[in-house]
Amino acid sequence: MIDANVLVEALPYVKEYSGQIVVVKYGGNAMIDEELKAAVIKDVTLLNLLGVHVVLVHGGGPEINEMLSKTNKESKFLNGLRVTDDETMDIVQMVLCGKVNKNLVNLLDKGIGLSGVDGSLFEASCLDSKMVNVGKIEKVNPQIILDTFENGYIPVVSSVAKAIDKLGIYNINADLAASELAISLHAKKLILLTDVKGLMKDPKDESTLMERVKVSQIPLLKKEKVITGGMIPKIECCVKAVREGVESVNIQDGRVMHSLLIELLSDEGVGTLIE
Ligand SMILES: Nc1ncnc2c1ncn2[C@@H]1O[C@H](COP(=O)(O)OP(=O)(O)O)[C@@H](O)[C@H]1O
Ligand SMILES: CC(=O)N[C@@H](CCC(=O)OP(=O)(O)O)C(=O)O
Repeated sequence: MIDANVLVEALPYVKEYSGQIVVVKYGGNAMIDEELKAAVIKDVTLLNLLGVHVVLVHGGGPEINEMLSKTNKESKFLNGLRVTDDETMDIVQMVLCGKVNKNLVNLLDKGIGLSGVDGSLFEASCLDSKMVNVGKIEKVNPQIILDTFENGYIPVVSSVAKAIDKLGIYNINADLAASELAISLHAKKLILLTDVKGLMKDPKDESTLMERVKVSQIPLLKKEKVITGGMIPKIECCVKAVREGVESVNIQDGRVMHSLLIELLSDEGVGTLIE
């Protein structure tokens, strides 16, 4: 029997989010389980039907690692970002813009796949001379996303960018791409779906989840090495999004069934709210 209270509880949230933009970053590690992936797709479809403009920015780190190992190449990371030589860049582009993007689009009825290169969505320059094919987003041209909303589509975006300081394409961390997109679209909310409960004081102990974290607390958490690895770019992009006007930024567990609906349409908060 359906609990009607769930629907009644959702009503004010539907009113709040209908017509608003929500950017969801769907991390590669949270994408591995097919049943969970199907639940995320259902959530996005339902939100779209309720009039919420959802953009799905996907990762694909584990799939890139897998393809690199098939070609006997090692995966190397510096501060959570992939060291991307020319051969790795080819694989990043093939995996992100090809396999991962199209597999997600295929699961949606009204999905449209875009890479950061399409419509010059992301323009980037080199992040660092030691990180040759890793880009820093200099400009976002969000018109292509607004056009897809206009036509009722759900944009599914892969995190590569058009190079503006050379010929070619840059590899962009998907958290950073999602955050820049949320800022440029004046999104109401940015949600980062990952494979942990949220930001934890001790990453090995879920009971140490920090439900709310202020931007001013972050430097100390970094200094104390509470934040490491893939969490570094994730937190950096949250801080930037909060500072640049995204109303609400959340890191939450993509392994929990329907965590998007719970966060957006219920009184229950999940994960870590960065404020
Ligand atoms: N303080 C922390 N709290 C939670 N996770 C952390 C923390 N510090 C580092 N991490 C690591 O960050 C990872 C999430 O980043 P990442 O693997 O890049 O995820 P995604 O693929 O979703 O972008 C977690 O799996 C965890 O190993
Ligand atoms: C520069 C950089 O690190 N790019 C990432 C892009 C994919 C990504 O961010 O995927 P996840 O969200 O699954 O980690 C990479 O090559 O792995």
